[in-house]
Amino acid sequence: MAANNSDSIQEELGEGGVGVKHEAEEEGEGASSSAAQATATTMLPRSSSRPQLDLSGAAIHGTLEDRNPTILLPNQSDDISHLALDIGGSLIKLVYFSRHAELSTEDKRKISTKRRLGMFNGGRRSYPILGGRLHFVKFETGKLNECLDFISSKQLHRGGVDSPSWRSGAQPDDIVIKATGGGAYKYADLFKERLGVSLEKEDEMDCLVSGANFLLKAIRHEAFTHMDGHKEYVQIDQNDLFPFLLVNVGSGVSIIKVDGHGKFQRVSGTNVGGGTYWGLGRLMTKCKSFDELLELSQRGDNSTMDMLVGDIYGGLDYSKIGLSASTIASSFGKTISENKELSDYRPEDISLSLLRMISYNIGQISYLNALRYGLKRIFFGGFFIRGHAYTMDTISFAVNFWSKGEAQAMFLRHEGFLGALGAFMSYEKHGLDDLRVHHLVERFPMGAPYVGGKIHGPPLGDLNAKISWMEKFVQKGTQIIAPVPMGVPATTGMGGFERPTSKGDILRSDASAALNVGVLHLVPTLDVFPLLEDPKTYEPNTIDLDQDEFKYWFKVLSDHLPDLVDKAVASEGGTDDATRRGDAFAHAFSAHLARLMEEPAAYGKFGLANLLELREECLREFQFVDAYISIKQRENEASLAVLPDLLMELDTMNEEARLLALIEGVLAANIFDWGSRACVELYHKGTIIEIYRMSRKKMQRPWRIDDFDMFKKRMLIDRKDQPYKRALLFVDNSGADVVLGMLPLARELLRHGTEVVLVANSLPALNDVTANELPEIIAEASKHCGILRKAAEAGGLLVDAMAGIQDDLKDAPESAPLMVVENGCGSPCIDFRQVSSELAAAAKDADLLILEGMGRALHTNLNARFKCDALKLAMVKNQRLAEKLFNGNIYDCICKFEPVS
Ligand SMILES: Nc1ncnc2c1ncn2[C@@H]1O[C@H](COP(=O)(O)OP(=O)(O)O)[C@@H](O)[C@H]1O
Ligand SMILES: CC(C)(COP(=O)(O)O)[C@@H](O)C(=O)NCCC(=O)O
Ligand SMILES: [Mn+2]
Repeated sequence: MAANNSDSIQEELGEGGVGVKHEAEEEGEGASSSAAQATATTMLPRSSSRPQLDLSGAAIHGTLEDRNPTILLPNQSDDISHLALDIGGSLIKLVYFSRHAELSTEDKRKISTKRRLGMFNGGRRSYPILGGRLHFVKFETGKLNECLDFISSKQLHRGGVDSPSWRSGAQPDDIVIKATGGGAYKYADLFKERLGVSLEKEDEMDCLVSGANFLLKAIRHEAFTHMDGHKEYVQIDQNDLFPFLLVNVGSGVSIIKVDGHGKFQRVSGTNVGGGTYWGLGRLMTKCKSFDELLELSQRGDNSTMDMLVGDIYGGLDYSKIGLSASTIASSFGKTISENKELSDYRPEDISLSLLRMISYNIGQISYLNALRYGLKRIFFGGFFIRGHAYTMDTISFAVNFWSKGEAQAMFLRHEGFLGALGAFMSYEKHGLDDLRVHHLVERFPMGAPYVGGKIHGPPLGDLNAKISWMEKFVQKGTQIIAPVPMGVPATTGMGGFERPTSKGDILRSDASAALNVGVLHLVPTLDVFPLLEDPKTYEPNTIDLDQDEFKYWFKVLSDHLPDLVDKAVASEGGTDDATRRGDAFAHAFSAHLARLMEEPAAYGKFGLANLLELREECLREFQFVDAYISIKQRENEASLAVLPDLLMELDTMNEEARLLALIEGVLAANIFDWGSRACVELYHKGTIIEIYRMSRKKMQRPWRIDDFDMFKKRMLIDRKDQPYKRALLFVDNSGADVVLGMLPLARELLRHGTEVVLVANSLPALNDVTANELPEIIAEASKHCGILRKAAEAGGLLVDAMAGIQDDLKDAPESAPLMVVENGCGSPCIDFRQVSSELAAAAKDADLLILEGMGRALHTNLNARFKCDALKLAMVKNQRLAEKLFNGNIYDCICKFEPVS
């Protein structure tokens, strides 16, 4: 039986606890803000309006074995910015790229580490040249002026407001923008007149296909099925994608057989499409907007309009040919036999009947075409779908029913943007060709999608506008938290719905629906972690966030929010501006949570790791650089003060006892986690040193998972003469966790001659230590420890020893090096499908991984398998998680060793 730490920890620090307040709580937050501001990169003037690449000085970034190395163009100006349009009969879709230089500075630590990892590129600044963001925005074609205003205010036609051509006052006369859809012809003159730009027409079918192919290749959770109200994301195997049928349901419908990249044939189409529903619906119901019409349908009953089989057969099924009484025999057929006028029918019923008629018809025609060419998969796009459950259910039902389950209807999250994305891809140098799933990170900011998602509205240019928008939004009401109730699924399997499924009272506003599509961040420096045993089957999240699980985490995160806002505001000096941003952050994050609560799959397949990262991203969006900065600093200082004593104590022990003490130390110090409610409550009851001591004292083996003996055997007995060559230590929290836990463990490995790479976050997340902060901590620790000092010197971490970077490689190092690399994340968890190229390089020679902490070793990666030995160390600081994963208790410890052989 594993020992239970929880009672004893609570007892120790309970009522009769030490009674000394935790430092951070005593003094309140300091006013220091570490807002490291970006230094502007030098930009070159653009010689022509056509996107051009300056190839001079191009260098391959990465090792020679890389199949797709990043090509660095140090002299390329940063405005290979593109705007592409799809001007349809109903909607204008915009896809635009804003270049975003990552604020990565090449400090000495990085230069030195990269040199050691064999990835130094000649002393030149490493340019994340294609880094940027892809935005998706739409407008009604009837409100073309608003679209032109949007483009103009953001200067998208000139490469964005930050573009050099804009600042140098270059005229847009010869600017050419790629456009598809009929409006590219119809409105060409207007674009010239209003913006001075020419539209270069791209074939619509070409664009639809290349847009769909790109999405299916590059976005992990793009396609999904939707049956009986149930949405499920589909993992598309790249090697088994073609052929498929693409059905784009816009104003009209195009049906395209796609055989490969650029290989397709428009095999059919129908003029009964989205325009038909909206047009007829408008005439028959007097609705003012598409959404109003769709919303009406959610309260409709089509049996008042449609002639059902049962109406004809006196309430009976026509079972001989497989038709239930509720099958629609004739859409709107009932209206012929009744002596009624249009005004006698409920608009709700009319809308539903229409929607059902058109969706079903599209599903059926699509199926027939799939049958014609022997295709099993049908992807549906176009804004008629509008992520609307009933529409998708009806189409899926038709496909499934007529194909007897053989063919499958799938929908795309970027449904209506296929054409615009394709037009974007048609730029000669768009930089997206070689992008792969791991280069793209989709983020869901509040401001941007609201601008983009709203069919019209002013652009939110800056943070202030975004905050004002949030404030207004909050005053205006709670549209986006309005739930969309799902009807009970009830299909008969005999050709009809008993009742329309997935209906609800309220249609989610278009603004929030647009939250289904985030901003795509292109980060070419991200890589798949090379030591993942099987990247294809790897799933970072340990627990599936189903509705129930989500409810729990919704509460945890909501409860934590006020405290987080306090800390964030204090970290920015507690000014009025910070308070305003804090409120906006809280509203924005709550709105995300509410959105996910109503539909956990709204943002793609979303796990706890994504949720925790979303919170950090949301803080960054409102410019909170590091909410826990002062807590981290204080805890680092307190821990560094006691480090020498700890090291001395460890050095008195024999090797075996010391290894146990070190692992215990890591587990005990993992208690310093400002993301855990239970732990934060503990901090009120003692200083960090007191809590650390108590936590250590309570370490009782066997732990809930206890592979220590196996690890010890590997370290001290089996292969003592064959120490690990290189260990990657994924560190977690600042303060005691890293200083008194992981550093001493690193020191032990160094003693064995193992190279140690400390892997830390690129960006702050809660109280996690970042890669930028580590060298200073190590330098401080090195003052008291020769082993650390020599290793840090050998690893190029000590600034004093950095004077001759060139020389330090030549000299035979006295010690195995201690290095620091950033992991590419800004989250308490880690997704090994997307890590920094620096980490990927460091991993090449590693034979031991140590993952520490609840975020990296439990919420994510508990079940991950690697190509080298892995040790997962964490204290479980949440009761529910302990029960769910280990049938255990809060404060249980996990020491999971997974040797490869
Ligand atoms: N806000 C909206 N305004 C108008 N139509 C909308 C809206 N949202 C969804 N739609 C539906 O989307 C259809 C247009 O889809 P889209 O893919 O943009 O095609 P197109 O390129 O023909 O404009 C409309 O006919 C209508 O059925
Ligand atoms: C965010 C965290 C994963 C960080 O834990 P760590 O990785 O630092 O051990 C953890 O604090 C957490 O899951 N917190 C929420 C659960 C709770 O408050 O109980
Ligand atoms: Mn942490």
